Amino acid sequence: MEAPDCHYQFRIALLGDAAVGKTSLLRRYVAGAPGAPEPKPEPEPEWAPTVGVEFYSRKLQLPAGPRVKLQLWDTAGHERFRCITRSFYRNVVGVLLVFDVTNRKSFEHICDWHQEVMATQGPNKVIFLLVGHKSDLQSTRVVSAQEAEELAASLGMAFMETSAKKNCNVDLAFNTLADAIQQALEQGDIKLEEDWGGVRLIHKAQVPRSPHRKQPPGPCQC
Ligand SMILES: Nc1nc2c(ncn2[C@@H]2O[C@H](COP(=O)(O)OP(=O)(O)OP(=O)(O)O)[C@@H](O)[C@H]2O)c(=O)[nH]1
Repeated sequence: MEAPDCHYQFRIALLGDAAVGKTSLLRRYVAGAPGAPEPKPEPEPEWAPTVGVEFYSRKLQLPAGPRVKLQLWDTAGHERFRCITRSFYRNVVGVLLVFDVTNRKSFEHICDWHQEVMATQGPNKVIFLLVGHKSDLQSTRVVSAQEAEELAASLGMAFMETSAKKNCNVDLAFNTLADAIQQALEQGDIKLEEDWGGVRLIHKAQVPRSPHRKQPPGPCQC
């Protein structure tokens, strides 16, 4: 659906191992949009793995000025869907690389996920954010914020911890990534291309600009 009140559309994908919480994070973010229906209290949901790729969207007013539509792609973490999900990487401008702070393997696989995207990347830059999810599970945590921060720094991206369960840092994670994409666009590191769906110009009116903001802190702020 077009969004004539938005200046740009940014395509963002969530990648990471199966069951790290990508769908839950995304649904929490979309449910938190202004005007979205109040979520009903629900019993703990059964885990239903994503099949292939599912699509969501949310509009966002960036502090830097423009209003953007985020087209959000929730990808299946399971290996058997990899040939489907891989075909989507080339057309994204932003990626949330998600691991579960209670699952070391999911953290160790982050470099593989990053490599997957880099291997299929076109001429345009992709902006990444490393996300340590399920930060509510402090007693069973096996990955520290410090080692995740070190990994993020070595891969040239920011790091943040989130919890869909406690609604902690969920908006902040998506908004930080969208902000970073906007900055890269403004600085010319990302360019609009006819044959690339990562960023689309929707509304040609003058796009507002404003000074840049500081990088957010990594650990959970809740
Ligand atoms: N404690 C806790 N559990 C969570 C959180 N987010 C998700 N979960 C649980 O983790 C399990 C997997 O969540 P999903 O969102 O389906 O995971 P996914 O990464 O989308 O899985 P795939 O679709 O298979 O790739 C479910 O049982 C969720 O209830 C969280 O913030 N805290």
